[in-house]
Amino acid sequence: MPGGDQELGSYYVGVDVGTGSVRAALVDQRGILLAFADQPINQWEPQFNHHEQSSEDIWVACCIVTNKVVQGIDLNQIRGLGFDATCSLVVLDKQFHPLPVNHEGDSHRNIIMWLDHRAVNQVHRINETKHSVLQYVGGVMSVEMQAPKLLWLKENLRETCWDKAGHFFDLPDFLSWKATGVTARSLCSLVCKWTYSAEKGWDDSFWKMVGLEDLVADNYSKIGNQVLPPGTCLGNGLTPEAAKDLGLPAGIAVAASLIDAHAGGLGVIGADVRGHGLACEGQPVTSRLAIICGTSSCHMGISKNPIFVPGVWGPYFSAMVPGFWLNEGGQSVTGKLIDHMVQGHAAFPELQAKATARCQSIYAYLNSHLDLIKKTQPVGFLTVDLHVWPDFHGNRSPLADLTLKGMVTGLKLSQDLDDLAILYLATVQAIAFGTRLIIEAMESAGHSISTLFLCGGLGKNPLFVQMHADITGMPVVLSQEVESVLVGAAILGACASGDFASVQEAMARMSKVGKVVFPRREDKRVLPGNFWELMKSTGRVYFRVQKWH
Ligand SMILES: Nc1ncnc2c1ncn2[C@@H]1O[C@H](COP(=O)(O)OP(=O)(O)O)[C@@H](O)[C@H]1O
Ligand SMILES: O=C(CO)[C@H](O)[C@H](O)COP(=O)(O)O
Repeated sequence: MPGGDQELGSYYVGVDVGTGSVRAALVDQRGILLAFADQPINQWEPQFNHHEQSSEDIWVACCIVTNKVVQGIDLNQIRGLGFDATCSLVVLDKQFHPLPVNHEGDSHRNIIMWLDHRAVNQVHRINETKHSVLQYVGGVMSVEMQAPKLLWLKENLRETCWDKAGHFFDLPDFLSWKATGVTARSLCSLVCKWTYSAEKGWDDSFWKMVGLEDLVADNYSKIGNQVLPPGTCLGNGLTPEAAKDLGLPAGIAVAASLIDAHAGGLGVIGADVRGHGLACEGQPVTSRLAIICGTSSCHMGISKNPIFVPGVWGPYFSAMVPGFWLNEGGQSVTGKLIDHMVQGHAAFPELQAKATARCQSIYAYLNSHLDLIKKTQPVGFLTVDLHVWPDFHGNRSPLADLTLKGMVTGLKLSQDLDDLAILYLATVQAIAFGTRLIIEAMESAGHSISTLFLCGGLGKNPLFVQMHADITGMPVVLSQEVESVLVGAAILGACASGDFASVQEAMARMSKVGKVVFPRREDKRVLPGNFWELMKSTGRVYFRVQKWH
């Protein structure tokens, strides 16, 4: 059990594979990051809505970052390794070699990424079945889940991919297999993205009904017939071959992994909040919502009993915190949308030049520019006439409509840096309103949320965090460690090592409150908060913009 000087010398390595980069950290038993490294990863978009990656590239990036974070330390102190990753689909043949997921036959590109929307037709047919498993994904399966992608491969790449495939992995499970040689899947991946039930296992009738009966015929060996709770120690630990690649000792404990958003949830949701004046103090952990904001945003709320929220994924049993049900709301593009809006604007080169001259990130520059142009007004005042509808890549939650598109109203002919800054602000606000809609949907179904715990790359943006507080009216807790997703991955490694008795115990010990951002009530007057009103009518979604004085 932890405690005392000797245990403080025990370290865990967490590896987080996001959409744009791989990160690793060396973490101690208090959840403090002692070393951090990151490495960008390749993405291909061979045609619109097709997004691909390479499992070999990703493994190489994992090796680069792990080797870096353990430089100069006594390797005997490393007790465990945990992986988390995006829920992308990795395809390998029967000998575990990559298979192409594209018409070009490029087997290096063997991953259909989570944000790939190629399987629109397939997901539509799956949803038409109205099969009972759909109740556990918010009522509507997302094109970002694995069943429609598998069906697409079967229908479009039968000879080059489907017939040759031996293993379809969720990316987090691919990584734990690569490290240990164990093909067991994490309960997290299978429950959240593959329709597996923690209580009932696979439902043969679903796979038969959607035309993927061949997966049932061989007892699910290609998609997983051994399922383990996240944090379970796999096989004999790290294999000698993987140990050499990663620069870590052979035989250390390697955990069954988590999807990245879920690792972020573990990294933040269990923190001791005493003394911060938060409504969730002394309340059940179910009053907390973890929001993991990177390329996308994921809204992770837990409950003791299953809660069915239309348009919000889940309820998933034990998929994040053991023994709790999870609902997962989401916005498919948030960081990616902000980058898209800013980088596509005519004033972007000027922004880049000015930010570089000041040695600032473009977002730090934009935030200070907004402070300049707002003068004495609250910043929300700047977007009274400019509105963004943020569903540029469809709406994941709560509308669960992949056909929705983005929109901007209130554009003028000018395209200077002020316009760029205001468009950026309106985009951030629109994303925060999306979060509010998700929270409202969760609360009307039975959740009772008082406090947000935010992490991910967008947690580094003070404007993004403040807008989430102002627009939801809830305090936002930021962790002591900015890289909280990596703390979540390290928690897995710590559990696998046996140093903590449970995930809950590791969460309580390793996640810590850093800063709390409270909503600014005085800005409410000028936020476009009450401008937005969603109306669902005859199956189509409209929105109304209302002035509120
Ligand atoms: N220093 C920063 N300031 C503001 N925004 C940032 C900063 N760093 C990253 N971001 C935002 O975070 C997003 C990436 O977050 P990250 O968690 O790294 O993504 P992923 O896990 O999907 O790879 C970017 O799209 C960018 O908008
Ligand atoms: O679907 C998800 C979690 O269930 C995530 O959105 C997906 O994994 C991408 O994550 P990120 O934005 O951190 O790259």
